[in-house]
Amino acid sequence: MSGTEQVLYANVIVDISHEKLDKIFQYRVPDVLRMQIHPGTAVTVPFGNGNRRIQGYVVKLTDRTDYPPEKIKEIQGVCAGQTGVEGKLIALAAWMRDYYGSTMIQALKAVLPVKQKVAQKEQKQIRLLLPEKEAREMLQVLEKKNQKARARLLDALLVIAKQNEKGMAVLSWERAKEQYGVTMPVVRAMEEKGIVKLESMRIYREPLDLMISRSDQKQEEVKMQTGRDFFLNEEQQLAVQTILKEWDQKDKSVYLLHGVTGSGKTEVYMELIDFVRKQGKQAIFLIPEIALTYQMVLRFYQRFGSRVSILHSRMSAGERYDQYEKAKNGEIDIMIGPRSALFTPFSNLGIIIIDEEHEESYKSETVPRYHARETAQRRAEMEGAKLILGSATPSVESYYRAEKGEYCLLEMKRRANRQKLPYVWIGDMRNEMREGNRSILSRYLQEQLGMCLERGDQAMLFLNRRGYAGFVACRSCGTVIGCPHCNVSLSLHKKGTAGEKLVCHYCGYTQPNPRLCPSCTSPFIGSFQVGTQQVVSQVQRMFPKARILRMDADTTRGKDGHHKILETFAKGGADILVGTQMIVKGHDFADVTLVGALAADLSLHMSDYRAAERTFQLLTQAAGRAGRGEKTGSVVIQTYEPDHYSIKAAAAQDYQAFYEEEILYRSLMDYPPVGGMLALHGQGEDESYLQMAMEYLKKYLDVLAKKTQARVIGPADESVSKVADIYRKVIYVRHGRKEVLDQIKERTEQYIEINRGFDKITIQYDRD
Ligand SMILES: Nc1ncnc2c1ncn2[C@@H]1O[C@H](COP(=O)(O)OP(=O)(O)OP(=O)(O)O)[C@@H](O)[C@H]1O
Ligand SMILES: [Zn+2]
Ligand SMILES: [Zn+2]
Repeated sequence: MSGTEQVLYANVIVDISHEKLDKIFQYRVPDVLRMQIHPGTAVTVPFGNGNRRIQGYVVKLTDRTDYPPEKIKEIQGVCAGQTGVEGKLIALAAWMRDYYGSTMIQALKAVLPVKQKVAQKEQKQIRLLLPEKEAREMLQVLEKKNQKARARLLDALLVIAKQNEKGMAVLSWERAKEQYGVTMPVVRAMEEKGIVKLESMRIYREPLDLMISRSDQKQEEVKMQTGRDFFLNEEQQLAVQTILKEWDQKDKSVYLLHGVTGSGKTEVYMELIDFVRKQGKQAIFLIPEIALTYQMVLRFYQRFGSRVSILHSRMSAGERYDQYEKAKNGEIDIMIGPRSALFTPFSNLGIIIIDEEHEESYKSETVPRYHARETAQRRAEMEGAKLILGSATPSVESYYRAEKGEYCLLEMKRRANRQKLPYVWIGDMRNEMREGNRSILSRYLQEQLGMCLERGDQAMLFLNRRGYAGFVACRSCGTVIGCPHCNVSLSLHKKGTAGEKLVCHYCGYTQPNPRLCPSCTSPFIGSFQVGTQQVVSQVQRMFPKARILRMDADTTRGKDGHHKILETFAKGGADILVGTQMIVKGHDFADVTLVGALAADLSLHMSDYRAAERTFQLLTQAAGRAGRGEKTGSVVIQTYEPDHYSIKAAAAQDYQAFYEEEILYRSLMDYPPVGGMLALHGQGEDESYLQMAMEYLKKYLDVLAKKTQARVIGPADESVSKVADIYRKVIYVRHGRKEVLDQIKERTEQYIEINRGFDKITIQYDRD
């Protein structure tokens, strides 16, 4: 240690309810308070010219300051007993504000649940305070005095005490009123004498009830089940033990659990959660909304009983608030839910698990545009908790970090029950076309489907509609018209009478829509338009007796439309399930032995650098639905690009092969995760003004880029270029090092702030 102690400063946010004070102030940390002050600590600080004492929260500690040190005031004290979970969440919000770019209020709204008056459903109850013997004596007194109502109430309470195992005597006010004719003055009078106490009790809505509206058969299903009927296999045990062995190692805080589909990751999660619970700590389990099924939640209920709660988007704000309250009051210790469950106010968080960590739904679409993975990592760090990321198809981002040693990698290569991974066949649709088959199903898939139905098994047909942004492809040779500069496909834009043109959403490049294929001159070139409806009717025509269910955005409206379809299928109520990507995620149907992925390559042509990754993930996950029960499954992947690495790797279920190709492409192009990417989204009412402002911005960025060798591209129209009469344009900046982008972002923010010309438009930042 060096002789001179460094001065420590705290960044403090002083008022969380005023938009005007959306600013962070620096204070000096006095030596005597050093040990007590952490991110999240509530402190009192002098504020303003009068040095008024106000309360604030520490959001960060630092040894650097941009102000003259002699001008910085000191923290006066720590607010005792207030350093709870709220402070930590506020500190997390402050980090989100800085990192993702939003106001403090926006960040706080994402992090702290809004109080909901409607949720405060209260019930009154009457509790007996006297011990039994005294109560009996009192009863005699009351009877003697002929105070009938009081006697009736006391008598009822004594009966209840007798029936209750612990001798507790509590009667709801409703019942006292209706059944025993007790009035409020009677209760008040008895309360004054110290005989009873009138209490308010919060009534929480039960999360499992909220999950589905029907409650048949549920009661018996939810019976606690202490053990399971199998042991963890070797791979599962190894994963659990590795994490537990390193539990106290601070440098090992994030794990990536890469386990093939059906490898039993959920059991690993539950084992870890069990460990955390036994330590008196709590767990947050994030899963994508779509995989948040009744079956999944049931597994947790069976293991952990009512210590579990859930959050999901179909709950009302009040219902969600109830669940947060339960967490804060220590009534539960496991929260299951999508992205927003990350902010559950547990006071002693031990673990955060993110299942299907590659899912896009973990990224918020509204400001602050946070990613649950990064934010979870931050929260885990702040609270000394572990973070587990699980997937059969990890995001390239996470795998890259694991490779660099930032995350610890754990692998499970076999299916839990020793079932074989399914056999995969790639159907080349160019061939089908050449040989005169114009139907949606290849001949091989038709044959397989027929056999599957004959066996009495079930099949899933998955229509990949991801990124159906109207790219243009040749049906004869498979060529897709791409941008010559960005290595992504061009999107078709219909611009009134001006005719059609193809546009790049990264750099703004345009060209006319060709009538003949540029590589084989076939006239069969155009954009794709196939819907699930069409698939259903074609398949029905081929197999008139098959019972077909359709699952897509149209058929899953309503409170539990999604759940109903899955349940019908699970119970054998249909032979074929046809659907969009929503049928792919995490479902476990034992009788499904055939999965067909139609138009597998549609998602390859999203105008997005992640197109190949999404395609690989969707196909691998879809294939993973086949043959999960006793019977081995088979999969047919139909494509116009059978040679594309993401399709070949998905067919071979070879993550490694995919990753190696993909990371090469990313590093050649400086795309994340090798490089960083910063998007500047501009919005304005006047299109030409917006264009001009964005061009100014681009010029400024070009100057910065010269010094740092960043790549600046755009401005280009966003893929949705106009929403509610507001035009939207975007500029991307890419660089191999993220710190450089941080600096560029900071400089640009300053530039925009001092430059009046930007007042009429809004600029938002987004990362990667
Ligand atoms: N050790 C085990 N022995 C036998 N069966 C197991 C074992 N572990 C898990 N299973 C069963 O294997 C099936 C798959 O497990 P689980 O759903 O946890 O897999 P997963 O890795 O989450 O799969 P996916 O990523 O495809 O959703 C489940 O039916 C589960 O009950
Ligand atoms: Zn062609
Ligand atoms: Zn381009």
